[in-house]
Amino acid sequence: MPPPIVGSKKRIRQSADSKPAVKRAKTNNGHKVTLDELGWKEVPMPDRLDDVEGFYGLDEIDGVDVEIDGSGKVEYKVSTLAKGGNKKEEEEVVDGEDEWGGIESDEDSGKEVISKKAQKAKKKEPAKSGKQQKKDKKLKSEDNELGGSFALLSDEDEDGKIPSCPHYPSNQKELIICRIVFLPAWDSLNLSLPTLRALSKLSFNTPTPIQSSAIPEIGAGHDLIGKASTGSGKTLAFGIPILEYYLSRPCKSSKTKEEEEEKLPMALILSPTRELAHQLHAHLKALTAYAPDMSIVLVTGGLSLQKQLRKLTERGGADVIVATPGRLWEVVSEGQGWIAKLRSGLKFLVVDEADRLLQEGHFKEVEEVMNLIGRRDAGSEGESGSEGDADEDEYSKRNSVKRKSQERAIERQTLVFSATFHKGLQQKLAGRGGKKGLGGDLMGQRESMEYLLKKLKFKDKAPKFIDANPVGQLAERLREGIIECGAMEKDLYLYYLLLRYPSKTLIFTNSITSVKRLSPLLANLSLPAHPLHSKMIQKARLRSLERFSSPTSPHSILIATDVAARGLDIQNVDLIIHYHLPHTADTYVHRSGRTARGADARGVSILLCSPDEVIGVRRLVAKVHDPESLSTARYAMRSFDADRRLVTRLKRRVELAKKVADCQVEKAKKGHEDEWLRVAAEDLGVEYDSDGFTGGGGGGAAAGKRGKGRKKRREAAAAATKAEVASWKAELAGLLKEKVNAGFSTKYLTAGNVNLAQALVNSEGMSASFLGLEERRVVDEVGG
Ligand SMILES: Nc1ncnc2c1ncn2[C@@H]1O[C@H](COP(=O)(O)OP(=O)(O)OP(=O)(O)O)[C@@H](O)[C@H]1O
Repeated sequence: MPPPIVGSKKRIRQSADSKPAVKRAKTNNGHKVTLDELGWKEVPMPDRLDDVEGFYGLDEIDGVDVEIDGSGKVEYKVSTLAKGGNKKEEEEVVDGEDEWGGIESDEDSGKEVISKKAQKAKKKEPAKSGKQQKKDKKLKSEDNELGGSFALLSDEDEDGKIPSCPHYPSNQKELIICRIVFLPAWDSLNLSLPTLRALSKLSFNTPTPIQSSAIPEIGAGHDLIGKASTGSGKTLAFGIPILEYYLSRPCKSSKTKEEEEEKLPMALILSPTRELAHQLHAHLKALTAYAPDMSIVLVTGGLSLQKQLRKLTERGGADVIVATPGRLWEVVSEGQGWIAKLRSGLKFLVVDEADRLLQEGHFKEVEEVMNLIGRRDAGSEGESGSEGDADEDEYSKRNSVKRKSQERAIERQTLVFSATFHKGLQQKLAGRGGKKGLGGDLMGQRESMEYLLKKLKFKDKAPKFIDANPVGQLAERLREGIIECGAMEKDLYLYYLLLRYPSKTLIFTNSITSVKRLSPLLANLSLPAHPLHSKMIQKARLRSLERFSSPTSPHSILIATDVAARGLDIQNVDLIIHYHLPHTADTYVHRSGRTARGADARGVSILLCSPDEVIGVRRLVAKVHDPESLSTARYAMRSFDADRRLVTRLKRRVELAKKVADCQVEKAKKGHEDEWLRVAAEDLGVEYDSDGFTGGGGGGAAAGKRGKGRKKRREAAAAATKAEVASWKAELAGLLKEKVNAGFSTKYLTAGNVNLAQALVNSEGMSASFLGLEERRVVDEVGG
């Protein structure tokens, strides 16, 4: 007879909340006993466990502490009353202590204590063998590594050995405990142990809505289009089914040598930017921490191609490839049978940030990659072009993959995810171009489906469409504001915001030129900002991101083009500043989505709006915020009235910093600028070479004037003498040493944090000048 399963169906509570329960249990004058001496009670079985192999019952016990000392020795401590059933403890449970107390560090004794509710597991046999008792004692705490949830779990299999197979196939006991005790919210998704362990380690106790909806559909083999707001966990919505599929395959140890040679990539994940690809890679690595044999390889530009090719073949080959389309194209162009491998092996093709990947410059590369890998439908050989065939033949000869893979006849699922689906996309791909500015609407469900069905080679006639946030794409706890200012005042207002509301801030501009200009400007104002744009070398890009993301720099600033708008998941970003009005509504959504990510996170997005951007801003408000939903008082974009007295006091600082920065930039350019701008404009698509964005159809003349102004400034900067620059620097240094009185007796701009979200909600003072309308009216006028 198989050994019985032990566990409990009670809900758990995180250890942070559990101190009182643990403390009380410890003061119960408990005494140490063996497991069999405890007063176990049988628990009626839920129906859902009927079909679990080897499982036939649960017992539970209250009023027991488990203590584990440093050497892993386990002791059970029980109050006298708890032995054989404990009425008093049960009453306490009813009074609100009905959840597990988790593991607490017992500071006095140096031991870990699992509270009474944690230890409810026991074998059903009346007496245990010595071996079994020994095994029970081996239950060890993984508190340090796994955040406390897996105290009852061990790495041993039923024979007390560490399983050689990373999939832990025989460890049903742990699996059941994981599912119903530690991560009950994930239970219905039927996940395997390594996945659950990773989720616990990440403290992801509950699936997000897109995860709950998408995982079963993907697991059932469907193609899927998933739309959910920024920061809502889309990566794991496809990452978990990929891991589950991997785990469902036979263990490596059971494969023959010949089969191991054949390892083919089972999933290809396409990302529009290198940074996002790096992040996806890291995210999936964390998810697959308990499937250590799973090889996930990053294939992005900016890093050594040879090194990446080597990684693709290390450890018997890649299981998952996370790639940007351009570098993937380079890889498949290298020969070495990659076309055949992808074509034969891929079970999943994931298109992350789909609307961006299928947009503009990217689509050609994606389309080429898709044509190459073709589609292998069940039972067929898939499509083949002449190039691919030649490649496949060569590869097949070497590894006899073709024959085997045909036998396997893998049916590939296509999974498409984004927070937005953009209407202008269709026009662009049809070769008609799109309007500049906010010409691109966000697509509805039907349009998105029609479009994607045309462009992607889905397996299913009707892929599943899941829209986890049908009302909006923006995170629920995002607060949005607009500051109206003159085009030439943007630097001033930017400085005001950064100084007044010190926080982790991401500034978006529409041009590389602006990133290059604003970085020294802010540095001169003692606010060093890390730059990020697509013309930086990859290492510098990653370094900027790393420094900005560092938890030890809570007020760090990143100044970036839209290369950082998509997908980047940086913890604790508080504030997004749109220095320029974004070109499209979906870019606004994605930029703003770099804050307020995750379940409880909050964040603020502020758009600096110059008079020539007003039309564009009005369009944006109408597109991003459904007028219907605004009538239900949902917070939308609000005119934010900066304290203009303070702004005025900061003016001289910004003037000086600008002059010095202009000289620095001019010096750095050394006459190469024209060529550089031409190349950048050609290469970058959205990253225009314009210092000021002309948004929404207005501003042509204004932009022209600014162009002249800029030219003058540059000429003046080029002509500035060393002595002049030195005197500006000295004056600025003096001003920066002074505190700026905020107009209240105790508040100084250089001191501490002010709650920007609250300031936005309370925004008062001077009314909006040229936007000239309350938020409701803006929407009524444009969208109504
Ligand atoms: N179930 C979960 N519980 C708690 N946090 C989660 C969960 N799933 C994912 N997260 C975290 O939420 C954050 C956002 O996840 P992710 O990057 O996948 O969002 P996204 O929907 O892809 O966002 P975007 O549209 O901006 O790319 C990440 O830090 C991730 O680790």
